[in-house]
Amino acid sequence: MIRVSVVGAKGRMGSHVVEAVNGAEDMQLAFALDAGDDLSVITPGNTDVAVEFTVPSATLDNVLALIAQGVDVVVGTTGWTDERLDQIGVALAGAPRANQAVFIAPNFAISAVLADHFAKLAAPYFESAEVVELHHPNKVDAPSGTALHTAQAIAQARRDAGLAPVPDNTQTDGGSRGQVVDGIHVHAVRLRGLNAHEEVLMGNAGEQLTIRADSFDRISFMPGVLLAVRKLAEGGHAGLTVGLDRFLDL
Ligand SMILES: NC(=O)C1=CN([C@@H]2O[C@H](COP(=O)(O)OP(=O)(O)OC[C@H]3O[C@@H](n4cnc5c(N)ncnc54)[C@H](O)[C@@H]3O)[C@@H](O)[C@H]2O)C=CC1
Ligand SMILES: O=C(O)C1=N[C@H](C(=O)O)C[C@H](O)C1
Repeated sequence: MIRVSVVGAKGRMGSHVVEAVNGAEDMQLAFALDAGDDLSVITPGNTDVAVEFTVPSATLDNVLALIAQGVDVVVGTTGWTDERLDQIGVALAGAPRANQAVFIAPNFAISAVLADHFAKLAAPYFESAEVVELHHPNKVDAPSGTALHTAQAIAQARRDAGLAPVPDNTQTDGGSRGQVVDGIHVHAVRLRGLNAHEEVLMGNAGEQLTIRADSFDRISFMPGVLLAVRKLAEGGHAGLTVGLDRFLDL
């Protein structure tokens, strides 16, 4: 049995993870902790993998604490910059257990992971590209971690292909053109009734490609979370891994 502890267990995602772990035949819930609880109870003696779904302002400290306690971590929380990822790399290099692993995924839904992959494939063939993410209004961060990841991937694919910057003759902008991430405009919509959605728009003269992923329910993230837990528990993924595509045969 894989012993799993959940951090952020009372949240929208964490509570689904607790349910998914309890429903998995090869897993057993160790601790279900939330804000104010003492994370130091989570140790390799009781936990094989900790799953962290909290808030962007707390996740770095939580993951660093879990690494220092010798525990492997699957992270779904957003807010990861290159600098923060570097801190995880440094902490893992000095971790107490050999081959310790941290896995971070901007999105665990297969639809979103494939949308991101298709966007990377398509990016070199289009002059224009923009990303629109649409979420429930309780979300605290904008743009979404997934949209940031997608925009960065598109930008990298365009650079690799030697494309010029996206065409844009905007002369005045009060903010309507969105956040520019690595040269790619990213727009965030917050609307009651939505859950998690992303649209990648790409255009050439006379044509458009739209790639869209919709997570209508948080259960869509659970197979990806359980896959990541199993991958870390089986070993062979020491260090920091980012993105569920790394565990899929894409
Ligand atoms: N990677 C993915 O596939 C997905 C990622 N997310 C991300 O996961 C994160 C959580 O999202 P939700 O569950 O919707 O948020 P939420 O606000 O419903 O839940 C967060 C939980 O973390 C707890 N918390 C806050 N600070 C804490 C701390 N220091 N230690 C332990 N627990 C703490 C809160 O009390 C709350 O129960 C967000 O960053 C969101 O963007 C959400 C959906 C899918
Ligand atoms: O807060 C959410 O809900 C989600 N957060 C993640 C993100 O910011 O990309 C993943 C998904 O979009 C749902």
